[in-house]
Amino acid sequence: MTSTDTTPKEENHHNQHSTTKTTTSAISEEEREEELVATVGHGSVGSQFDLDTLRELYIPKEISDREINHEDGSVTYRSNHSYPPVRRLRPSERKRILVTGGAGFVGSHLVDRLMLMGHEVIVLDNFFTGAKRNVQHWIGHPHFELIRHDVVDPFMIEVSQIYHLACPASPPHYQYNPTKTVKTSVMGTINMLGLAKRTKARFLLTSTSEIYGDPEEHPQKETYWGHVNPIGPRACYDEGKRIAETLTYAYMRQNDVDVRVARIFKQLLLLLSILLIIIYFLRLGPRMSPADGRVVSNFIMQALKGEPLTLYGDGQQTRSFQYVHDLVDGLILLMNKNYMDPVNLGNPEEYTIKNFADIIREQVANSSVGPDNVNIKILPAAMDDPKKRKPDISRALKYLGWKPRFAVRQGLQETVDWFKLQVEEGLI
Ligand SMILES: O=C(O)[C@H]1O[C@H](OP(=O)(O)OP(=O)(O)OC[C@H]2O[C@@H](n3ccc(=O)[nH]c3=O)[C@H](O)[C@@H]2O)[C@H](O)[C@@H](O)[C@@H]1O
Repeated sequence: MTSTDTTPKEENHHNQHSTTKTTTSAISEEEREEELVATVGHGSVGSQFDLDTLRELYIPKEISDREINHEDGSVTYRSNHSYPPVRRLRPSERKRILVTGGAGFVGSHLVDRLMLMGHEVIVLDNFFTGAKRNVQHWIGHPHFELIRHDVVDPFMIEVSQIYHLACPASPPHYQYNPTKTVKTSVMGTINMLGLAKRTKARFLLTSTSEIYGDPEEHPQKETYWGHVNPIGPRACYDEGKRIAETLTYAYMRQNDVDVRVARIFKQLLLLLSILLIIIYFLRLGPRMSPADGRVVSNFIMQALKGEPLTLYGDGQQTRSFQYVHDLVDGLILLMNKNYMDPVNLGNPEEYTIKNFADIIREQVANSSVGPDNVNIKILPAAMDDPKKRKPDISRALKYLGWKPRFAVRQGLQETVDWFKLQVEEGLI
């Protein structure tokens, strides 16, 4: 279980020059001895599985659907003749579930779980930051549909649950076309809430820790109203998600829509958003995009390539990282429990970005593919960069019975393993 100490895990060494060396002092013995998590999910909502079952979907023991020819640089894709086994649910138990942004990093892990649970899943994605590869193992399955669609345009379907994830979430992606980001949050959320209203579907909005802005309260509770610069470069996303929350509760009050709101802190793990990555309060995990631009994917890709890690500012800003499987557990619990106020989903284990860089350097150095040592390059701090972020998760614990199970190190190790696989296959 991850610790919930109140102080950031500062590095012990004092070298603050533009290049520093990894030392083992950043990692405590306690962290080294943390037990590895082997199962995910919660029996109360039927989402429990062995981690190995999920891993097989993103770090398969044997790659059977494609063959790389390293001599001529070609790749041969083969069609799958069988699909991962899914639970058999009675028709009365099986739900039709819409996941917008279901080909993205978080969305595709959510789709994996809902499919394994035996539900019917319809994914809407415009593939701006998502990728077909993230869900390719389900294409053709009788319970699965993948639709290229931008949520800015209306969409009609009969479903009983809507997980609304669609929106670019990394600063380079959401700042690339800020007006489109605002439209996605506003029009996309109106369209999906309208659908929920017409079909009486339960609607879950994935909001973000970013609605707290550069917080003056620490850690952040759901009752905190935030500290956002409404005209800064991050406003298109922060204010977009704030209005998405406003719309969600307006539809609840005015139209009786049954709503849920998750405020997600970074995730880690794997996604094939081709190659995208994520974080814990920041999400971490397989299938993060290598081009995601956020700290997890940047640092891992840089370390694997032997390039210096780009540290913005003095590295003393903090973030909290959750593994994507913990996040998916929380989303499914929230959807299926009877709690309508916003809920933070994040890992309260807080790291300075400098300390996080050191952990990644060590994990890549131990991974046998990366170089033994990489340097750190200090760049100017990003504008409006929040100085601290750490979720107060007492509400999630009290109303959902949820808290993160994965230590950051295990999530990061899986993420590094996934990136290695992509590098070995020549995909990034
Ligand atoms: O993943 C998340 O939960 C959040 O990540 C981002 O917010 P932010 O925390 O600023 O994401 P990063 O770009 O990953 O930055 C984290 C910290 O690392 C630093 N950083 C980032 C990238 C890099 O190469 N070097 C570096 O030092 C940034 O300056 C910042 O202090 C997004 O804006 C949110 O949508 C999202 O919810």
